[in-house]
Amino acid sequence: MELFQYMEKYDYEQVLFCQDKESGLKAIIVIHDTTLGPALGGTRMWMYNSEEEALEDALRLARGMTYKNAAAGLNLGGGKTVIIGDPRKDKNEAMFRAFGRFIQGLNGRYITAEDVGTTVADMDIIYQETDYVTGISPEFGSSGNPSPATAYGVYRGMKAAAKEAFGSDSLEGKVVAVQGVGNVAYHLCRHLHEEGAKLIVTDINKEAVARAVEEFGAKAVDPNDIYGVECDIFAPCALGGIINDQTIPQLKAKVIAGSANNQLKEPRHGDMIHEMGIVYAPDYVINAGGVINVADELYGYNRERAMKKIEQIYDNIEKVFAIAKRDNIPTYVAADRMAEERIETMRKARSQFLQNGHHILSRRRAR
Ligand SMILES: NC(=O)C1=CN([C@@H]2O[C@H](COP(=O)(O)OP(=O)(O)OC[C@H]3O[C@@H](n4cnc5c(N)ncnc54)[C@H](O)[C@@H]3O)[C@@H](O)[C@H]2O)C=CC1
Ligand SMILES: CC(C)CC(=O)C(=O)O
Repeated sequence: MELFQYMEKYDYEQVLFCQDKESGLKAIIVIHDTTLGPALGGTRMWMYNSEEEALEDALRLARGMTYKNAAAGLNLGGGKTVIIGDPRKDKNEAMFRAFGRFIQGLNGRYITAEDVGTTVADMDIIYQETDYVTGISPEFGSSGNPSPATAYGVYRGMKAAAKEAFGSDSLEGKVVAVQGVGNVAYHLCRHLHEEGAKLIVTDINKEAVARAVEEFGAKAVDPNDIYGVECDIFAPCALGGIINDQTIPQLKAKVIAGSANNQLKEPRHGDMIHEMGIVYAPDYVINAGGVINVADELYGYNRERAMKKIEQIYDNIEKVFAIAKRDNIPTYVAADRMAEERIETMRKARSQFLQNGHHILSRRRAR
């Protein structure tokens, strides 16, 4: 990949490669856009096959956070980190302390949180080195694990998508096929089960599947079979790129609504499902519950306030469908339009010079 060429194409601000030999830290922090505020996005730890693959993931995820935060109405820009390594074997305290110091060095341009492979305990270690971390333990007055909040937002967004596809937002009796029953999807399944939906689940982790079968009466299928099962709604809740040339022809669902980031392998796959009449709830709009929850920590965490904003994911998804209809475009394009419009409006609103206390002039006056 020609990195600068790619950065220019999608207008990335900064890419930081972080290395600490003692702890084994190899991290890539990407700050995509800070027009709306500091970049907030989680840290993913994953066993990438190559550094190129890790960089590509970090770049895509960071840009997704710019759109997610903008569409959710947050005054935050987009960024993300990937740490290269096996989260089950390669973690140590020194690694997250070293990582925290790199974040501190960015002086507030980037704020982190959990993502796949990192936990509240990891965030608590980072917190020992920097304030620029969220999703830390409730003991520190913070919001803790963002997954239940993400799940609730996905549940709300799924109801809005069901209303669009079936004329009613009730999920009672609807068959929902859930790919990956990890942190987010476990809580999503609980909401769906409580409303009377029927669940079909899969995961590469057998224990996760067994828990969903036992607690929610879910039917289990093999990971490769989830795309083609007879269902009303497909909920991708594992990793990205799963809406692609191989999986689209298998789909029987009328709705796609799940938590995974970057569900479309390429934009053209969004066009393909649109042409098939599938109602797609764009990933970064429906899965914003977690970031809305952790972002509330920046004001002094208030769960009630955060949940109120997460409820609105229902309205945000409806807004996307309305733009898609108005402009006769697929929903993924409508979501981008909604986010880009907000960023551009705010860029203009914030264009006048404002003395901010860190400016050279304020220091001169203080002398
Ligand atoms: N945790 C959060 O608050 C948020 C998560 N997301 C996204 O939602 C997705 C899930 O996140 P978490 O639940 O936190 O992660 P997780 O790691 O707890 O769960 C993912 C599950 O997917 C399973 N899985 C992986 N590959 C699979 C495959 N090929 N087939 C079937 N199952 C597979 C894993 O075994 C795991 O149980 C990720 O894409 C993440 O980026 C997005 C926004 C917030
Ligand atoms: C997990 C969230 C707190 C932030 C994030 O990285 C995301 O929404 O993907």
